[in-house]
Amino acid sequence: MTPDLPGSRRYLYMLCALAACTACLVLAQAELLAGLLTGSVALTLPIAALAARALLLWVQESMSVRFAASAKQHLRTRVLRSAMESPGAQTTLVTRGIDAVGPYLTGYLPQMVISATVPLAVLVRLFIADLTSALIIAATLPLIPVFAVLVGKHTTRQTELQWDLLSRLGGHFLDVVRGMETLMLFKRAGAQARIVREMAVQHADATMRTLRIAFLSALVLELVATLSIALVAVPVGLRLLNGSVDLQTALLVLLLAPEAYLPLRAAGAKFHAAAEGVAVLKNVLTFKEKTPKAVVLTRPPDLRTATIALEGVTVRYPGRTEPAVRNFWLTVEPGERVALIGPSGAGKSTLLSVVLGLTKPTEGRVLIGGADLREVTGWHECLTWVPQQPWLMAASVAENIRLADPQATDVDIERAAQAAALDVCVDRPGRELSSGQRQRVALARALLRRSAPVVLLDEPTARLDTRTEQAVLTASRKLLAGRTALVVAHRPALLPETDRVVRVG
Ligand SMILES: Nc1ncnc2c1ncn2[C@@H]1O[C@H](COP(=O)(O)OP(=O)(O)OP(=O)(O)O)[C@@H](O)[C@H]1O
Repeated sequence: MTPDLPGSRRYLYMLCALAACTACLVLAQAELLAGLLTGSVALTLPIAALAARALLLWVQESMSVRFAASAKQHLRTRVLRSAMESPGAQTTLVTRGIDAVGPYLTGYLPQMVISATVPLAVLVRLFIADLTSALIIAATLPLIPVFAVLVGKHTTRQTELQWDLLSRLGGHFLDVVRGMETLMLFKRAGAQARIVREMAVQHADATMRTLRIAFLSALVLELVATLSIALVAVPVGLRLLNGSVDLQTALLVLLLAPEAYLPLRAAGAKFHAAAEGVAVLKNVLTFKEKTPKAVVLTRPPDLRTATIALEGVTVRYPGRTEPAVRNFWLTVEPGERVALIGPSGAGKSTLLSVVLGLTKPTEGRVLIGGADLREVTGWHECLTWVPQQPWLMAASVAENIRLADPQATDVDIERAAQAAALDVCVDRPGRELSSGQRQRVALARALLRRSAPVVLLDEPTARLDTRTEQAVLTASRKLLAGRTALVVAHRPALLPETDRVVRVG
């Protein structure tokens, strides 16, 4: 199973060619060793055959390692581009999961190709040399794959369970770490630690079960192979004693018989190391890669004359049955300031995020002067945005404001901070600010971007006392003047600054 991995076809052809060479060398080595022991061949030839086998093995291993590295890179990209609901499970899959594919591609797969070639070549040679031994091997050889398949089916189920447990553990652990502060606040951290411990124990149990099966199966395969070789060796020895077979043939049979069983035994052993990789590959195969459509990107039109239109926009967040926004229509004329109002959770912030291009509508589209937003490049240069929960980097307030305009001077920054009613020293670390102050940092950033013709404001007067609200209103008025704007407003204070009120939800 090499699911449309780049270069997989070539890799398989190369493996087949190498397996054919290995089969020839196995036969040659046995013939030459038998010849050496009967005194008809010089020592150098068997040594040359052994060296050639070692060289083939080296070529195959280095080729496998190279292929596995590029395949893992491809799989990682595929997983990262797919839409997985749990980031924790995605992280486990991208790291530990994809690494487990290595033993499958470098060990099990090449061994399977050798198992399909070498035993066949050995059997054909033995049919020519000694029919009785060939018949015994032909009768006992299928026992190894039969036992391997029986045990393998059980292993596959166990490994899939083990993998499922590991990825659930990874996802849950990440969620717990993210919510640690809240969990500690509600004194639920201990309970979560217990759950994580229980999941880890379940995973450890599943791993031990898989290992137990691996050891048992290795024992069964060894036993079958050893008994089968004994079934060939004992009659050959007796026939050699009574003279019905010559020494050269007897030695050839004794040297070739283990070679017939060895590849299948090795494949059985490698199957267990590769089982986790197979489970991961099956998992990755179910992913739908979000392949971007090839689109011709256009620059945004002149927003002094272009409208912004939301046409039948519906947004469904992953894992949610109810849409956050359903079939929303709105046209914002150039220079128009529209207020979005509605109950909490109606989807106002989601709509701003759709206009920003950060959230893709599940249905419907956003048109900028008639051009689909998905085909517009450089849209963010036309925007200035005050989000509900602004992100501040670990730097001073001044540096955080400067993000909006890297060329801004210290005076510009001071002015923007004052205009946004930000009454803190701009040298203070941004991380120390309250949520109301953070929002005013975002407002200061927006004020600094004087050239952006479109403004998106999300609750700029939330979390403020009356005096600061008045100062922020003045700043917002400055910001909105002469620009197209979408303003999310819970409180009526900002409504007089807008031209039209649209109810959401
Ligand atoms: N990232 C997300 N994943 C899943 N659901 C989300 C996500 N963001 C928002 N939602 C859900 O979408 C719905 C709309 O949320 P949104 O924040 O857009 O509403 P809102 O009108 O801005 O609310 P508020 O006035 O309280 O800020 C809510 O039910 C919310 O739980």
